[in-house]
Amino acid sequence: MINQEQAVVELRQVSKRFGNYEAIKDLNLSIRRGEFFSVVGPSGCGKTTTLKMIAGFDHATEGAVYLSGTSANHIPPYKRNVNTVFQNYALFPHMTVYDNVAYPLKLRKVPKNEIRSRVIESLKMVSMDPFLDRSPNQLSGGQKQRVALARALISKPEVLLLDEPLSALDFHLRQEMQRVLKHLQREVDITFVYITHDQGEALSLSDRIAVMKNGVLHQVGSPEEIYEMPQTSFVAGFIGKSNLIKGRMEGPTRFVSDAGLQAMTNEASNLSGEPHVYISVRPEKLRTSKDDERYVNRLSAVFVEETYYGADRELTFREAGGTHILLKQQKDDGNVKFSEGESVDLFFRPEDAVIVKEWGS
Ligand SMILES: Nc1ncnc2c1ncn2[C@@H]1O[C@H](COP(=O)(O)OP(=O)(O)OP(=O)(O)O)[C@@H](O)[C@H]1O
Repeated sequence: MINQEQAVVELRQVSKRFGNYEAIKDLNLSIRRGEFFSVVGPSGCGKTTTLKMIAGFDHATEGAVYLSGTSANHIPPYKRNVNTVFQNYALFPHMTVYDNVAYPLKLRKVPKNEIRSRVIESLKMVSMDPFLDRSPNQLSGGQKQRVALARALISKPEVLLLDEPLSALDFHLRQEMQRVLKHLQREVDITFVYITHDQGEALSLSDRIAVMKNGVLHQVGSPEEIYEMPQTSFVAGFIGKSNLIKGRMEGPTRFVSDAGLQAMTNEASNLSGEPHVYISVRPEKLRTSKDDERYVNRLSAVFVEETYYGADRELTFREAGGTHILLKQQKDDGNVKFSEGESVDLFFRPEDAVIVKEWGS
């Protein structure tokens, strides 16, 4: 259960420099108890560095990390109530599954009987109890990751940090493990901080997502908020696909693109004074004819090509400014065929034109 009030992990004005290089810039994050929180962004954006500072393997150059309200800057990793699951499993190869999972409890000198029942309980949670006596090299990648999860959870940490735990797995196994993780997180009610560069994974697993680029936090929000209301052009382009049209605001809801497209946006924007903004329109929000009278925005474009994806198809157009515009249609959505070079009017509603800052494009 997510506790809205209490931050279990908090980063306050955290910066991290490696020599002259600033890997994290003035990062503020507040992660609630019990939530599945993902940090997503392209390679090198600072995801692992953030995780290491929470775990205590690395330290902030400026600012502080708080765990359950207490500054953790001087608390060593082994004294933090935080465990980490890595991409490469990190199981002990010479120990059985049972001994691997029992290891953290043996270190703490927990009585033998209790160890046995807790190991079985942990392995059951990840459906690995039939594999007690196997050694790690007799397990598949997905099975190893399940054992690693059982081992990380057995000492009941407050926070489980997961650093791209599924990235070594193939597509189908990855999907299966996503279901396991989501289910497990609800069952154990432990805060998960999940790092991934896969935006689809972050959208499907998380209660909230932080999107980062070049050490800068661009947005934090629920998957719906991040997808439906991206705040920067980078977020709009990185989370799902988006048509970004550059221009300026000429009033709170009146956008004019550099190529002269005029569009109504229905949100009261605080960017009306900005000389440069984008509107972001998702490909599935565009129509080749007006569905109803709300489709007041018209974008004239030229058809380029169609790409078939099975359940849906993607049509590419080019607008007057030369920007490629993607339009996504469900397979049976009255699919009209266009010929290359044909002029087509595309329509969208004001509420589907989200004003975003140019920042980080
Ligand atoms: N020990 C270090 N010394 C110098 N630079 C470092 C060090 N660790 C990380 N960096 C740099 O800091 C930046 C952020 O690295 P980090 O590993 O946090 O990125 P990431 O988002 O986790 O990337 P990836 O998805 O590729 O793992 C990168 O530019 C990286 O080269």
